[in-house]
Amino acid sequence: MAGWNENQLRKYNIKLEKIPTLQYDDPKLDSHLTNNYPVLIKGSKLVSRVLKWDLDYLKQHMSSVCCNVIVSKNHKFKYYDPKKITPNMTFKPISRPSPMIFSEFADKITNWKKGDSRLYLQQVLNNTIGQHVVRDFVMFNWDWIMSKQKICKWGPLSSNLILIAQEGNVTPCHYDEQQNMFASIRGYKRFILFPPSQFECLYPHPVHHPYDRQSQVDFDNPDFTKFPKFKEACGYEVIVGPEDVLYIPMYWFHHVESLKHGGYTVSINFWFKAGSVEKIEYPLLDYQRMVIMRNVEKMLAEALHDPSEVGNMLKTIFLGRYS
Ligand SMILES: C[C@@H](CC(=O)O)C(=O)C(=O)O
Ligand SMILES: [Zn+2]
Repeated sequence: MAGWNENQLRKYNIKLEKIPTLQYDDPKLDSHLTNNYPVLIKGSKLVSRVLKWDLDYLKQHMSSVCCNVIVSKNHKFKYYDPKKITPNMTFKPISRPSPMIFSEFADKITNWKKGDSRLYLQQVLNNTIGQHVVRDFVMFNWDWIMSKQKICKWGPLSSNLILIAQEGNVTPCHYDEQQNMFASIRGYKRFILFPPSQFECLYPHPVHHPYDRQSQVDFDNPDFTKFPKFKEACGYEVIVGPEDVLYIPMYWFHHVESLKHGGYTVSINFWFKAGSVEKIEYPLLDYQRMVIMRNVEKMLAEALHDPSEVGNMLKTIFLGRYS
């Protein structure tokens, strides 16, 4: 009996396929990872030694630690890069950072009432979070995950984020430029992933926009006039439960929700830098085409010294010549 049911999932009108599930020692696993294909991995015991990381335990061992908490007026926590907000830009995000000490965060979500702002703790695991949590951190199954890092020739581990979400919280559709092994400790999260080849259906914001890497499409109320190809998007769905590990390949779009009525969720991600590509092979891989498009946008914004001119120049290049 799974610890969740279908009516805990938010309703979207998106075609959905399933993501394969494999045991951590299945010989087929490595080919999924090395081919940048998502897979749900069971039995790795990657974070089994920290299943005790619930609010009470963490309150006990990091109550006065100041954590990065995001506050949102609705259920969506759309990430933005504050460094990309320019003075003459009117940018009014729905969610914003509101650092607070852990005990305050724990109390707020414990006493949360409908209508209150929602909270999402997203804290980089480093040695500022107290020696207990650091001591637990060393008990992750590092041998296993480092063996995968080696087989896949990923770059170094760049960071672990501890994520504590209220039930129903959503991280809207976006992509990251790093490989991600995402581990669940408590509760259930639903992922909807889209391959880089569906870039045209998901309309990410321009690279120089604060919402860089985030899809412009509001899954709760898609604007099919502005984003007509979203109708063709086909997602890959998976529910990640305690001790599961989901491999999210870099440049794959993902929408993530903590199941409704499922209580708060605790997760840890393992972000690895992309490995160096020895030799570019043709035809290009879909994620490599995204990297090229990002570089074109960056180069044009740089050369024109005005990101708002990038669209016009691309239109001039394209219309009547490549169309
Ligand atoms: C923050 C996380 C999504 C979530 O768990 O809400 C994510 O996007 C990632 O690990 O790349
Ligand atoms: Zn992400």
